[in-house]
Amino acid sequence: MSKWKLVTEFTFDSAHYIRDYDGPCGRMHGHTYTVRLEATSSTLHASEHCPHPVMVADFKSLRWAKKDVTKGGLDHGILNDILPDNYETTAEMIAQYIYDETKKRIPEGVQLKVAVSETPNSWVEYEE
Ligand SMILES: Nc1nc2c(c(=O)[nH]1)N=C([C@H](O)[C@H](O)COP(=O)(O)OP(=O)(O)OP(=O)(O)O)CN2
Ligand SMILES: [Zn+2]
Repeated sequence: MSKWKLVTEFTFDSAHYIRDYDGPCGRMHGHTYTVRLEATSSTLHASEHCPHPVMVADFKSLRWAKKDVTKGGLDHGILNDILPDNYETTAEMIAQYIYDETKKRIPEGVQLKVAVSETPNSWVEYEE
């Protein structure tokens, strides 16, 4: 079956510490996080901004996390304060949080994969 894969990448700058981490990562510090999202679908959909079924998902719905924290994103925030208690601020759980929140914003049936990097050397990928 033919399908489309959307790929979009963005960065956001935020502070965090890893709770009970015995080392520097347990102290408040910051990263420029890089996020890469892949959304795959064999059908196209309308969006909040476009009434015609011409998109896998609107890029705007995929890129919400790059917005300023005061506008509902993760930029220039303190992740420990933003993420609900069931998510820690490891790259693994930030990726899971972005996945869970993005799923709520895109059409049902679109397959999603989220990759998050804190530093140029290390990445994590999350998908279901
Ligand atoms: N599996 C994970 N391990 C670590 C995470 C994580 O999210 N998942 N996070 C951290 C810290 O947040 C930390 O900021 C990363 O620091 P560090 O590994 O020191 O990153 P560097 O690129 O600076 O590593 P160097 O080896 O010092 O160059 C830690 N672990
Ligand atoms: Zn860190």
